Amino acid sequence: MEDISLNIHNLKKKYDDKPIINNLSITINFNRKITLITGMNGSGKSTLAKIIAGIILPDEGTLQISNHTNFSKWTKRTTYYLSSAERGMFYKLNSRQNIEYLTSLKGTNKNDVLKKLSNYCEKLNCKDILEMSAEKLSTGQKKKVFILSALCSNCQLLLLDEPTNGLDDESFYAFIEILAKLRLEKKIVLISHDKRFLDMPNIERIIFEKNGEIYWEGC
Ligand SMILES: Nc1ncnc2c1ncn2[C@@H]1O[C@H](COP(=O)(O)OP(=O)(O)OP(=O)(O)O)[C@@H](O)[C@H]1O
Repeated sequence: MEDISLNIHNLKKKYDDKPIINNLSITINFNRKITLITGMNGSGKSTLAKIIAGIILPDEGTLQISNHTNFSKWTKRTTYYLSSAERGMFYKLNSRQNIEYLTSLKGTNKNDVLKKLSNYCEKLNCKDILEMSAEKLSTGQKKKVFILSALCSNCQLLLLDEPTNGLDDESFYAFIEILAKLRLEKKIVLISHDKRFLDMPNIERIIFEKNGEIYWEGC
């Protein structure tokens, strides 16, 4: 695994003249740990994740990944952003076809996806949803389709925004076990209010307060 760090320097973002991220500077040295971003509602966590993923642009500031000169090119190719408000699914296709489509957007080879898919489905106890048409899925089952797409993609950096909303307890702990292994292969940033993540070993925590200011870091 490539040893990289993410350097964010003097980042600023406003919406309608309201500062959301205010001069944020932080370095995330993944070091095979999972980065957990927690904090108040509206403090700017998803905004930061979208900036890292290249979905929105900051007003000011820079983002750099060590050894890569062109951050936006790097992030478009290697970052998978699982949005908390994920809705983009083709309801006439089944779950497997949706997963194949979503991972193809990141250039992941279909055979590589299928190899990983059955293993992750077994762990998340959801083999039965693969051939189900997406319009018949429950909320938690839909969430699993998005989680599976992130897990099966070939992306190096996974930005998982509230990935466990809607998961039952058993699936939550199965997901934690998957992440605990996956952190050795990929860089993982979790954005979550779920306090159960704090019991995970190998977690670095970043807490946001209002206006995107960090008041505590490390765990
Ligand atoms: N497209 C937008 N236009 C205007 N304001 C926005 C937009 N997106 C987010 N905001 C505002 O920016 C602030 C930060 O939103 P963001 O979604 O980053 O917060 P968050 O920390 O992820 O919150 P939560 O914990 O509730 O998910 C909020 O006040 C929100 O209303």
